Amino acid sequence: MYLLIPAAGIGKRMGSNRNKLLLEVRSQPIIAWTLKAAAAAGTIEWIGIISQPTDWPDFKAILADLKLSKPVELIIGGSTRQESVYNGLQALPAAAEQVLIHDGARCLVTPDLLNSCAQAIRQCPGLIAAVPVKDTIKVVDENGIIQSTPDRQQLWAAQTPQGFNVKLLKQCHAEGVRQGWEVTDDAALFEMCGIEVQIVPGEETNLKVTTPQDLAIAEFILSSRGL
Ligand SMILES: Nc1ccn([C@@H]2O[C@H](COP(=O)(O)OP(=O)(O)OP(=O)(O)O)[C@@H](O)[C@H]2O)c(=O)n1
Ligand SMILES: C[C@](O)(CO)[C@H](O)COP(=O)(O)O
Repeated sequence: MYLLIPAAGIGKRMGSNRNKLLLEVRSQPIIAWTLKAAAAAGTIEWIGIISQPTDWPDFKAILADLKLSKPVELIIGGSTRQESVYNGLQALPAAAEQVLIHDGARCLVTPDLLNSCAQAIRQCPGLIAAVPVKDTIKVVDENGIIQSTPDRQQLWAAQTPQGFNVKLLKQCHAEGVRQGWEVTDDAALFEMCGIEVQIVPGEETNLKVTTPQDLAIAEFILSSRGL
């Protein structure tokens, strides 16, 4: 299975003056934890790290330390996650029929979840890891007034990995460019193109490290795993 890791962000919500994936938890860069999980997932045979060239010296040093046994390519990221994934798709090996896309910021992903998504994507055109929502969710207007309360039974929090048929995802991304669609995950492009996306059970610990508070949570979870 081919894995694309979007890692080209700037971490605005982290308040960091550098790519948040270079920040350390449990004495290792966030991206290193993500890469270690990918390395330990037996189904992953190739890794593409979508990243800003300004970060490449740091990423190359991390890769040198990790000594991964799988091929790793650095791919130039874009100004949005959507653009970064678009670039990543163009750089996939020609042999890639399916792809997993996993946020570099989701450094607590387990190899088991990567493997289960890699196996499941062989049975469907698109899938995402997701967990049921625990809070009651409100739809709120621009004045902060609640407009509706969706049925919680139908609400899931999307995570990554997200998996796709490569040919279809390339078509959906191209349509997104043509239509000017702006999405925050790749599954949305499938949905907008009318292609079914399957939910795969995610993990409550599969946190996207986004704000400074998330660093402490990631530290705790890694520590609880004895890492
Ligand atoms: N232009 C971008 C923006 C984001 N990402 C990646 O997409 C993942 C999810 O994005 P997010 O958590 O929002 O990261 P940032 O965009 O860096 O955070 P912020 O929105 O706070 O700036 C991250 O691994 C990030 O590196 C990317 O590859 N290219
Ligand atoms: C892809 C994602 O992780 C699914 O929850 C999320 O949409 C990424 O959003 P971000 O704003 O790019 O972090």
